[in-house]
Amino acid sequence: MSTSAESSEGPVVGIVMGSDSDWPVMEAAAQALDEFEIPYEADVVSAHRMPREMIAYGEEAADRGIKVIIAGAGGAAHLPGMLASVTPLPVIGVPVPLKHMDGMDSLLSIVQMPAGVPVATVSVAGARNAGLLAARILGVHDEELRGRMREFQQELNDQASEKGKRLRAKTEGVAGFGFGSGS
Ligand SMILES: Nc1c(C(=O)O)ncn1[C@@H]1O[C@H](COP(=O)(O)O)[C@@H](O)[C@H]1O
Repeated sequence: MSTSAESSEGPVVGIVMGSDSDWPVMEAAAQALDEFEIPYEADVVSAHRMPREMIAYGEEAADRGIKVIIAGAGGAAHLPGMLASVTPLPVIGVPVPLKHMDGMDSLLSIVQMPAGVPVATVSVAGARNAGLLAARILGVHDEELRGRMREFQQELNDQASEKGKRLRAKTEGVAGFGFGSGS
């Protein structure tokens, strides 16, 4: 398993996926965690192709110090739900779009969990949000991390305000609310 190079602490987030072909989507979760300096591990764990290893991963993750699992899969995406069934940890599911489908298949496979086995599901290919949600979950018990999340939210706000300014400049004469015009 690979671990974030930036931290000497053990991984606290497990990023797993059904295949290495999911990585181009899933690496956005890793990038978000890097931005918050959260150590993670990343690997392929397929419910369909490696059922025993998948169960072992899910059963052992909490005892190894993992606090949140991000699981991405495409098509018949059973991995996030099966992991959620064997771990007490929060599982965030990422639907991965495949070449011949738009990802609705994996979205529905992941989101339609039976009562009692929750998977927090992000949008199709929404791996960045999965990483950010993991950061928020970890921030519940980490004031410093919560502070960094607030800064991140302020940056988002600044960027959105800039977008408003740019749009108002382009549409001169059209009425706007003027959010962000004071800064
Ligand atoms: N959905 C699953 C599971 C699973 O849920 O256990 N294992 C692999 N897969 C998905 O199969 C797709 C094609 O995989 P390959 O590219 O290896 O053929 C990937 O998107 C993977 O997540």
